[in-house]
Amino acid sequence: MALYGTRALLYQAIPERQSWTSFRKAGVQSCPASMGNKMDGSYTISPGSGLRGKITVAGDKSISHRALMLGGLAAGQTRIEGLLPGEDPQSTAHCLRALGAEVSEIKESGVRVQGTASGSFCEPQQVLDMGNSGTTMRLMLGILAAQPGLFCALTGDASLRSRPMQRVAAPLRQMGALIWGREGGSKAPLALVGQPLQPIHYASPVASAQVKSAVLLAGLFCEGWTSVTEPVRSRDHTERMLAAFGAEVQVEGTTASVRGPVRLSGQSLRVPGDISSAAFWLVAASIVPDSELLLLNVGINPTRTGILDVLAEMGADIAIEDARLSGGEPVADLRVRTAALQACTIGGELIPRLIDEIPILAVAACCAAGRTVIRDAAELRVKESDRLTTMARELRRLGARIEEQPDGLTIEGGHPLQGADVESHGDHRVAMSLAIAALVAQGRTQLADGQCAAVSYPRFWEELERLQGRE
Ligand SMILES: O=C(O)C1=C[C@@H](OP(=O)(O)O)[C@@H](O)[C@H](O)C1
Ligand SMILES: C=C(OP(=O)(O)O)C(=O)O
Repeated sequence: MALYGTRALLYQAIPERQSWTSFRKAGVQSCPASMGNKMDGSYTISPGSGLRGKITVAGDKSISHRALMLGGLAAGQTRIEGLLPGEDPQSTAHCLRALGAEVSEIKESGVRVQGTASGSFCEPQQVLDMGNSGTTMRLMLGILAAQPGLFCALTGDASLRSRPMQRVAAPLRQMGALIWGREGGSKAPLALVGQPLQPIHYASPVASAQVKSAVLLAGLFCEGWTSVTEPVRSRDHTERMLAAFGAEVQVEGTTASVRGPVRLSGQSLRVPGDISSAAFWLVAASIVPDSELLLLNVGINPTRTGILDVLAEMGADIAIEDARLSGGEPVADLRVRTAALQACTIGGELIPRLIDEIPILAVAACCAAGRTVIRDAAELRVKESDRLTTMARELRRLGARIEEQPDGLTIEGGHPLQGADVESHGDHRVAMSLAIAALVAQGRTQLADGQCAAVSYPRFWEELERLQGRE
């Protein structure tokens, strides 16, 4: 059984610089384009020379949401450095303000949250609009369902209103929550009236950090232990951060538990760079000839590093430098250089550790010699878009040989890509993945609706231009 606390996460001393494979083996793990942005959000991308330079990637989106939420629940002030100023965390901040928490303007340099002290949210005067953010809606459902007497209505954009909420509403109802919504209470708009909840031991049918987190956050307001067992362990940022805010958290195998009721206390936190955002540069520098990038302060939490495992297996040249612990999360600088990639198979227990990186891994696979098979990834169908369909359709427009399977993709790599008109389907990760594919396509690519990158990476386009020396 692991008790989560800073001490338990401390690292052994490690060399200054090593490959991802030797870093992992050492056991430390266990703990030039010209782009026009027209007013309609379309971008023109053409291939250029190698990508070179240093990047401080955007703050981790998952950790940013949790820092804001726990700060909003805690007694006293929480100070957060490096918070992602993307649209999704802005949605979380907007909800917390509507509930009575004071959240200062979101700046990477620092955000202050004056918490309400658990259980004293005020009833929001307006429908809570969660924009495009599944994490906001699912985690806030867990918190709100446990606030006795509080009435709330929750909605979001067309993508969020089409995403399944039953996976979170069902366990919360088992705890005694009253939640209503469209399609038999399974889709937003949702309404709820907070209730005193009972703890449960929930066996989740899906490996989902959002489901796990919603139940654990509701458990903060219950009497006794609330636990969630997953088929495969998902990202553990909630467990780590709850421990940092003073909750009693236990982790054993794929079961995470929290003991309520808890009075959280405000903290000072530093959010690491998002490995899901770094993934675009890891693949870009691998496939664009003559590239070398140094990605600074990237989170390498073991529940998130599936992308590094897969790229290492594909033959990528990625070195881990200056691995350290920052604010309860492992971080490192990642140096990546161009390399010849080989196809691989991606599936099974690896999937939750790289779930958001599959669109960009599909791009890497297009440039790798041989057939890459991605399986066990049907969850991608219920993200901001159906990412299996949108990536297969749009990469095919660029000339990729890619077939969609019920739970994945089959990609015959090594065939040259050609510039074409493509679209993001309003999905930030699809937009950024297509932009990277366009860097190795012959001729110009026109990407429609590329501004949605701001959901998770507001400076993505600016960075791409800078790295290609075309500022
Ligand atoms: O908990 C989180 O912060 C997230 C969990 C994942 O979703 P699931 O829980 O649906 O797998 C991931 O895809 C999402 O981008 C962020
Ligand atoms: C799926 C994602 O986020 P969310 O579920 O929070 O909308 C994502 O960022 O890729």
